[in-house]
This record gives sequence, C-alpha cells and structure tokens, in this order.
Amino acid sequence: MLSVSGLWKSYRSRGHSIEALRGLSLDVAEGECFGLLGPNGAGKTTLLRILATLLPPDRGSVTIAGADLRRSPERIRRILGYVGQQGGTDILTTVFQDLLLQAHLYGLKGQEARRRVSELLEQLELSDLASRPVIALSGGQRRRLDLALGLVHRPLLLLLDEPSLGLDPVSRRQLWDCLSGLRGQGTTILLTTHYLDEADQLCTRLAIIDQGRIIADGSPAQLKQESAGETLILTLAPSGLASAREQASAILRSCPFVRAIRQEEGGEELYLSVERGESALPTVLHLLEAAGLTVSSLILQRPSLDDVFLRYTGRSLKKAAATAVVSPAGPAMAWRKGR
Ligand SMILES: Nc1ncnc2c1ncn2[C@@H]1O[C@H](COP(=O)(O)OP(=O)(O)OP(=O)(O)O)[C@@H](O)[C@H]1O
Repeated sequence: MLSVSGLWKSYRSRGHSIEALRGLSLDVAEGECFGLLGPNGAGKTTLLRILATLLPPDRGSVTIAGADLRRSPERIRRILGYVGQQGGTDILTTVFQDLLLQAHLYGLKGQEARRRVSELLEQLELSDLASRPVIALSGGQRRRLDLALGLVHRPLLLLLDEPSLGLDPVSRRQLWDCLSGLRGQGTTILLTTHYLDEADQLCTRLAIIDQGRIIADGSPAQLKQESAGETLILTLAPSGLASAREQASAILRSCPFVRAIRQEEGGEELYLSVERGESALPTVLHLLEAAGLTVSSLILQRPSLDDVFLRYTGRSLKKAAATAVVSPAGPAMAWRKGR
C-alpha cells in the first residue's frame, strides 16, 4: 500500500539546517495498522506531512497504492486521509455542517453528501451531537470529528498524527475502538504515537523512529522478544533458604532455554532470562518440584516497548516523552503456591 524509500528532509532555521528525516525507508502493507513510535522531534510529523503532500521532500521516493507522490499528488490526495495533530475542524459551524462542507469539498453533492455524513456520524458515534456547535465538543468528541473529516472520501490509507494526544482514558478507549473498527473494514492506518500502550494495543507492526531514521521495526511482540527476551522471577519456600536457591540455580543452569540467572543483592528472588517464558514456566515448575524444592511463586515478566526503545536508542521513551501516558510493563503470567 505504501512504500517509502530513502526519504530526506531538512529545514532551515536561523541559518542552521535541521535534518528531520535522514534516509528514512518503510513499507506498509494493505490492511495493516502501522505505528511510528518515537520521541519529540524524531521526524514523525515531517514524514506524515510529506506523505499528505503538504511538504515536499528533499530526496527519496514515495508510492501510495501505486501512485507516485511527486508525479501524481492529486491522486495521492484522493487515496489518503490525513488527520493532523491540530485536526481540521471549523469551530464556528455545527458537527453536521462541518462534515457536509468536507463532503462538498471532495465533490459529493446533494443526497449523496448527506448520506455519507449520516454514515460517518453513526460510525463515529456522533449522531447525537450532529447539531452541536463544534466549539462546544469535548476533546474526545472533537477528535472523533477530526477522524470523520479525514474519512469522508473513503480513503484507502489513513494517516493519523498522534490521534489520542491529550485525551482522557475513556476517550482514548473510544477512539481506539473506532480505529479498530476502521481496520476491520479494511482501511490501512499509519499512525504516530508517543504512547507505548497505544502502539501495543492498536498496531500490527511498529517502527521505532529516532533522529529521522527507523532504527527497528516488527510486530510489538517481535520487537519485545528480540530486544530483551523474557524474565521468570522465582521465589522458593521457605524464603531465606540460600541452599534451596543454590540447588535451584544448579538445576536451571543446565536447561538450554535459560540464558542467564541472577539474584539481586540481599534479594530472595532468582531472575531467569529465558527465550519463551510461557513455555519455560511449567517446565521450571516441574523440574524444581521433582527435585523436592517448594516454589512459592513464579512470575513471567515480559519486556515493555520502553525496554525496546531503550535498547535501540540508549534512552528511555518514557523520559523522552514525559507527558505521555505509559502503561506499566507488569507481569503477564504468574503461578503462585495455593492458587
Ligand atoms: N517548520 C520547521 N522549521 C524548522 N524546524 C522544524 C520545522 N518543523 C519541524 N522541525 C524540526 O524537525 C525535527 C523533526 O520534527 P517533527 O515535528 O517531524 O518531529 P516529531 O517526531 O513529529 O515530534 P513530536 O512528537 O514532538 O510531534 C525537529 O527537530 C523539529 O524541531
């Protein structure tokens, strides 16, 4: 659906050149929800504005559904919908009028335009708000209207720049449901986000962008798996029995799926680095109990996308985007004695 190759873009500011994109390449397949994850200033908005034909690139090529960006910008504008960070609403009209104007701008007339507006109002749960002035909408309602405006002409590819920026948790959930629904109907989505949980929840594939380049890409699960592996946190009973921990370490060290075992100073737990925690967990339990050891808990901890970002950039995305809502990595699977 989308193919970007060797894209360069620099801005000039007070006699300095700022390289926003430095040879960026990526491919997005039809039907994907592709996420660009990166800190402030990474080049995400620049990329989306180039794709939306709002900004010319310095070098590189882009094709969208077979259309070349430089040669056929009008065709590209018909193929894609773009919802920028600021949205495109006219605050002085009503929701219905705003959508109708957009439909007219895309060449829909009379009943056809009204029918399309009604469809979108229903699809984005805005029907009850149709006669409300845009200025009186909440942040989440406004964002859904932005999305509806970007969808009027039934784009094949939807570009969303930070779709849930500044929304409260309930509005974010509603927006995510809308986006999942759109994907279900076959719309390809390319979105930018700072939010790790958003990327995890919505995206089939992700690229981590930093300083104008893509430094890693894959499914969220793949990226997490490749970067950090998984950890099993083991506690034996009775706690404080060092000999039991030593015996357990000796048994587990000989297991091919255990990459490393560590213990924090003064800590009761053993941390086992494993490749596939889900299959390792029952085997570890079985081996230790067969050796007469009592396991009081065994917790599988999966790496977060922040671990992935840290590995590739040496910086924490949480710190890079301090205002972002970040969900904790949290244990993904656990076994506890007495359950
Ligand atoms: N019009 C401009 N003039 C000069 N520099 C610019 C301009 N627009 C963007 N930049 C610079 O280009 C770089 C990339 O900016 P861009 O907005 O693409 O990043 P971003 O990843 O979208 O950031 P954010 O997450 O904060 O929106 C930054 O260093 C930014 O300061």
